[in-house]
Amino acid sequence: MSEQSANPQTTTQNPEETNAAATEQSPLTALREQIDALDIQIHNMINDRAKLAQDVAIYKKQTVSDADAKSHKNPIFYRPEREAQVLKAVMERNTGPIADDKMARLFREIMSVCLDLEAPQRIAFLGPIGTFTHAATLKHFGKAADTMPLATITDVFREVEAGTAAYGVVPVENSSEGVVNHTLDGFLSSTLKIIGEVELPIHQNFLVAEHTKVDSLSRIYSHQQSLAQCRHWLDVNFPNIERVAVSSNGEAARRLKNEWHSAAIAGDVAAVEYDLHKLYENIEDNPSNTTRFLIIGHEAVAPSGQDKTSIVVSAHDKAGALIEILKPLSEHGVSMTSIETRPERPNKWAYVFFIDMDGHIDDANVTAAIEAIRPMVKDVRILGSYPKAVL
Ligand SMILES: C=C(O[C@@H]1C=C(C(=O)O)C=C[C@H]1O)C(=O)O
Repeated sequence: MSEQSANPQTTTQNPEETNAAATEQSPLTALREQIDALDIQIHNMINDRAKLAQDVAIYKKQTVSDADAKSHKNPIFYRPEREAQVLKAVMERNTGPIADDKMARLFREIMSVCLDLEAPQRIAFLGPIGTFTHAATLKHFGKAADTMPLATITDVFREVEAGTAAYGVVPVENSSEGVVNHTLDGFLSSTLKIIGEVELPIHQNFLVAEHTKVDSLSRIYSHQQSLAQCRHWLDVNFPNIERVAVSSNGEAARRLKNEWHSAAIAGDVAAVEYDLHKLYENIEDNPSNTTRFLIIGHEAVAPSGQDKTSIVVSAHDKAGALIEILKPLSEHGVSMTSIETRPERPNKWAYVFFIDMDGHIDDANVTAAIEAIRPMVKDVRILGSYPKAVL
C-alpha cells in the first residue's frame, strides 16, 4: 500500500470538468467537491484513530506484568474480543445506505491497519495462496495482516507453536462435506487454544486465463472437494472435459499459467492472485455451502459478550458415557452447539468428543457444567473461549 500524507489538504480534479466548472459549476462537480471535503475529514479521522491505537500499544507494553517480562513474553496486541465488539457495534448502529456487513468490512480493514501499526501480526494459514483458507484469513484479520501460507494443517499448528507465526487459520468443518479431521486431531497433540472462528460462504468460479482457448477446453483443475461441490454443474455444462483433482484450489489456479486448454475451479482470492477471469460465477451445486475456520493461538481471550467455548473430552469406554457427559450441560442451562467424535489414538476403540457450547469459560454456568463433567471422564481440556463469528 502506498504511503499517504497524514493531513491531506489538496484535491485533484479532472481537467475537462475544471473547464466546464469555470463557466458554470455542474452538479457533478458540486457533488464531487462535497465528497472531497468529506474524504479529507474521513482521512484525518482514520489517522487520529490510528494514533489512539498507537497509544493503546504503548499502554499494552507498559502493563506487561513483571512475571511476563521476566519470561520474555510479549504484550498481547491482538484482542479478538475487542475487535468482535467493535464490528458488532458498527453493524448495530448502521443506518445505511451501505449494508451492515459491507460497513463492517470497511471497519475490519481500518482495524487491520491500526493493529498492524501497533505491531505487525504474522498469520499462518493452510495454503497455498488463493485457497478458501487464505480468503478466511483475510476476512478475519483484514488485508494488513502478514500472511504466511503453509502446506499442511500440521505445519500451521507447528509454526504457531514454535512462535514463527502468532496465530494460525485452519478449516474445521464444511456444511456439505463435514468436519476436517486433521484439524480436530491437531488439538489432541497440541496445547494451542482456539481464539476465534470465521465462517466463509463458499462460492466457486470457473476460471480461465487471458491466453486460454475457451472453445477448446479439455481439462479442468480443482481440489477434489471443489470438483465434488460443482459435480452437477459440470455434468450439465462441461460433461466431456477431464476433471483433474489437485492439492488445492490455489494450485489449480496456478497451473493455468502454462496451459491454454485448461480451466480451474476456485474462489475469488485465487482469481485475483493469479490474474484469472471468471467465465462463470457461483457454479457450486449448493449455494448455501459454508466452511467454518478456527483461529489458533497461545493466549486465552476475554469475554466479548457473545462467545463460544470448545472442550475436548476423553470419556471412559463404557455404555452411556456420552449421555452422562451431556447431562451437566443441560442441567446448567448451557446450550451445546456441536459435537464431534474422533478416535483417541493410540488406544483402540477409545474415543474423544469435541464439544462446542454457547458462553465463555468465565460464565458461572459454563464453568459449573465443565466441573460437573470432570469427575465422570478420563480428561477434559478447555480448547478455548472465543467470540462467535461476527462477519
Ligand atoms: C486498539 C487496540 O488494539 C487492536 C486494534 C483494535 C482496533 O483498531 O480497534 C482493536 C483490538 C486490538 O486488536 C485495542 O486493544 O483496543
